[in-house]
Amino acid sequence: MESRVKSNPQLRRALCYGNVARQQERSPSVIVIGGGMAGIAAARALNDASFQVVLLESRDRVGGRIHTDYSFGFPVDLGASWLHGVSKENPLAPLIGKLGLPLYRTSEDNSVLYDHDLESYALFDMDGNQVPLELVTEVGKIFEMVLEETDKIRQEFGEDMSILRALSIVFERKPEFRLEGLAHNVLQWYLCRMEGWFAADSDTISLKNWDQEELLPGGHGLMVRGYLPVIRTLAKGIDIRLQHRVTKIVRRYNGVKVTTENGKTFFADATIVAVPLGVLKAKIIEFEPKLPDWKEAAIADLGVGIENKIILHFKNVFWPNVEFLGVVAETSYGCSYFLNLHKPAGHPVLVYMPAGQLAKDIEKLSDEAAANFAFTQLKKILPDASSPIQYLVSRWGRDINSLGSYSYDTVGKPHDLYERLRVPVDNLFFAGEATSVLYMGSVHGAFTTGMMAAEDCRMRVLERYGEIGLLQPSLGQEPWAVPLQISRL
Ligand SMILES: Cc1cc2nc3c(=O)[nH]c(=O)nc-3n(C[C@H](O)[C@H](O)[C@H](O)COP(=O)(O)OP(=O)(O)OC[C@H]3O[C@@H](n4cnc5c(N)ncnc54)[C@H](O)[C@@H]3O)c2cc1C
Repeated sequence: MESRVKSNPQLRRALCYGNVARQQERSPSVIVIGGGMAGIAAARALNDASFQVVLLESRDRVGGRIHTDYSFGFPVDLGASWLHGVSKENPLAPLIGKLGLPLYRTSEDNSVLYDHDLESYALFDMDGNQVPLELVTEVGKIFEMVLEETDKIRQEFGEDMSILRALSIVFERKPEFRLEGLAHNVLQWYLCRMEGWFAADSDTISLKNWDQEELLPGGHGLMVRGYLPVIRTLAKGIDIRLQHRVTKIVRRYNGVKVTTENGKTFFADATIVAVPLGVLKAKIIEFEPKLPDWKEAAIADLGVGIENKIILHFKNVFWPNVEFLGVVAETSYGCSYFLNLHKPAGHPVLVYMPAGQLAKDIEKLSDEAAANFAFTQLKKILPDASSPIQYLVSRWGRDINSLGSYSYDTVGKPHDLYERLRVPVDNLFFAGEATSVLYMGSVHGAFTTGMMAAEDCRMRVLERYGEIGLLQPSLGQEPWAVPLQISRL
């Protein structure tokens, strides 16, 4: 069918830009671009609503920034691994619950470290001496107070500035918060973890917009058996074409034509673009006609950060039985964080997670050198550590399928970029973590945008078919509520 359409311009016109009578004979169709959580959620919803769905995915696997690897003989996540918000408010909770996937809670609500609290950890200085727990707690409180002070700076200054600049103003004004020696290094470690949350350095994060994200209640839970089962379940029965990198999207008022790198062409009533922000920024996909200026500006202005995982598999466990280990240093760049997978999952694995500039620098190394780098950090605190028997290294920044880990607000840019990224352009709908106004940078955020884009798409296409209300109930029905959408650009 595909090639017949390609070789027959008349048929192609009829299908793509064709007459209404013909359209009414066939069922509504959509091409979903990108098989991460957002794209899979959208495809699932529209498939269930009797749309003809084709999902085009550039990689040879689905999941995108959800990437559970099984090469160690057990699951480890190279991308997302936490469910942020372990509560019924999380739109993924019903599915994860039904699948019986266990979670390991690493923190309750409102922790200064976001996904960890200070219950089970060990921080060390560069000489391998453990930092007293009382000092860590005390500095944590100071860090929280310093962040509260930055809020006053935000109110006071008209112009935006970086988090780092705001911190330095706070330290100028409140010398009592200035710390020396080990306490200073612990504060840098807190900053390092905050930078990890945004996958970006504090000198690039916007003071005005850094806290736009809404944290769901219930704290943070690790997906002990990996995230992939969630993707696999949602993807069941969907027509997914792997190794189909989209390079061009042509849109007309009543149809879209999508071209892939391998020379194939697909036609449908609408398309949902669920590729990462980094891919849109790199203009790997050509849009015809070009996207409106407000959309292009939003793509250019929203930041995309880098966080990576270097996963070290050891023969035996030789480290303390805590949830995470850390190395404090004079700068946040020099600090380290290791997630201990032995505690939640029973595997002799430590996950080193650099972010921002450090992650970028490590991406320049070979896998072996990157694993060595992580191991060297570990040796600083555990000099007798035995070498890993296997390792895995992620490269979310350089991978052409992601070109970044997740989005964040950079200094001096408008606050409504996520919304602008989300708003459809004719029969082009957008989904993905960077289009989530409330839950950016997260798996549940990506899922929600997929559901929203599917509902927008369904309404628009059925409106043209004159069939609203005749097919399925609204995609927004429980458990995935879709809020009203209103925008002003
Ligand atoms: C290291 C790391 C840790 C993280 N930790 C967490 C966490 O613990 N909890 C959490 O909630 N979130 C976490 N996140 C964020 C979370 O993974 C993402 O927000 C979410 O998975 C993004 O889903 P998405 O569908 O928007 O994008 P993606 O998952 O990136 O999906 C986009 C898809 O588009 C495909 N694609 C790209 N270009 C093309 C093209 N030209 N044509 C066709 N297909 C294309 C890609 O291959 C990909 O499959 C983490 C991310 C990283 C990188």
